[in-house]
Amino acid sequence: MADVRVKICGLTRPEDVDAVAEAGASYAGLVFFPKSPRHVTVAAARDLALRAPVGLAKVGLVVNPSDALLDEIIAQVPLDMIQLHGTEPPERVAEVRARYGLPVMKAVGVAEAADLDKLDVYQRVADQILVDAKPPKGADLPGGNGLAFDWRLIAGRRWSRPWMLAGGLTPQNVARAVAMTGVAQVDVSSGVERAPGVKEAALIRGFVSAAKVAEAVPRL
Ligand SMILES: O=C(O)c1ccccc1NCC(=O)[C@H](O)[C@H](O)COP(=O)(O)O
Repeated sequence: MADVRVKICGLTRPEDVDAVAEAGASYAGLVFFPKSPRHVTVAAARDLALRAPVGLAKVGLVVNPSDALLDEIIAQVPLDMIQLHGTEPPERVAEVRARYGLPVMKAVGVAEAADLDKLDVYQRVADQILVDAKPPKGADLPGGNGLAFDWRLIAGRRWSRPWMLAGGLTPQNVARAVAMTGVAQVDVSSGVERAPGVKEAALIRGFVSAAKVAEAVPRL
């Protein structure tokens, strides 16, 4: 079985890109959301994306973006994927996908079984699905809150599109998350930071190696 693929989200500094590449992650996430401690300007994102080696996919994360914002990002930043992390309806996901010709990953927040219906809807229009923890009511950020949901809700569930698990993952719990859910891709942000928005290379290394070892754990 192939290694679990890892996305490290919310890179802000050149050394973060180097650490993510050296650790063997597959995706590097760049957050375009001004309220986030991980927000990067389009110019900074361009420099970070250009620094990424071949084989490290650059994912641009946006929240209910306008076409104008996406036009600017796509024109300046060499991205491999767009991550929609707001309340974009399925029609908007399809529109973004068609307009930019890039794969689109749609994030869906999960807190209870009823939230899983949305995954079935979005798998019809998105290239990938990000199964993330639903943010707490009143949270400033729609993601990147360091909170996990109950992984038993999705144990054994499969979707027709590639999917990724996120929410409160850390170097300590990622192997258990993989073993419980059978997921082949994981995404982390705050679990590899020493402060909000500041990634820690040792934690990135620890997370990626724990995720890759997890692949050997028998799936439940
Ligand atoms: O990370 C952010 O600041 C952020 C801001 C706005 C929307 C989404 C955001 N992050 C989404 C991600 O892709 C995170 O990696 C994912 O939610 C997991 O976060 P964490 O629980 O901190 O590992």
